[in-house]
Amino acid sequence: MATAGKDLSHYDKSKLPDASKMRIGIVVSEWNDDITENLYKGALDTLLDCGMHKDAIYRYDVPGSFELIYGCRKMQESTFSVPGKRQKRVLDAVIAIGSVIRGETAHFDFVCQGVTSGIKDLNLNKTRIPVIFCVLTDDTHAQSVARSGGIHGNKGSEAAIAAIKMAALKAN
Ligand SMILES: Nc1c(NC[C@H](O)[C@H](O)[C@H](O)CO)[nH]c(=O)[nH]c1=O
Ligand SMILES: CC(=O)[C@@H](O)COP(=O)(O)O
Repeated sequence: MATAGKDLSHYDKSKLPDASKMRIGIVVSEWNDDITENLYKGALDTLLDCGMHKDAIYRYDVPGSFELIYGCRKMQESTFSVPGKRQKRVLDAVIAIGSVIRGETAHFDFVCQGVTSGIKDLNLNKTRIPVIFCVLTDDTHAQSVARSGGIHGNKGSEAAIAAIKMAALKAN
């Protein structure tokens, strides 16, 4: 099923792992920030709705989607303070948020391929911290709007659910 016909924002909290003690990082690209800020809001609202503590959700900003690779690796390799705990701890999952929209040249293809490959590699490194791919790769701005809180829901919410599930898998 393509995105069309699927609500990216739909989830059933009763079927999710307990997220109340999870720590999740979100790296947000500044390119197309009208889209990426909506994706971030969707992810943040969903994580909070699923019981996460707001102080256990951490954010980095990067210039563009290609820099998501570096920003997510920095998240994987960093420790963060945790509510109610004295020692800092690593994250349970990272979400990479970006919006790539096709222009006149082949640059779209190289950015999309590069960030996809880079994030794939981050899921294979020694940190063993999952990185969720929340990067829209659209032909038009209208497609991006539809997937960041529009008629197809919010991919940020979908990514938050994936992060919770993968964080639980990491803990097993
Ligand atoms: N055209 C888009 C870009 N391009 C910028 C690259 O991501 C990168 O920041 C630059 O090449 C410097 O390394 N980035 C997006 O996220 N979205 C685009 O549509
Ligand atoms: C995804 C891109 O890099 C693209 O938006 C840049 O536009 P252009 O190909 O017209 O330079």
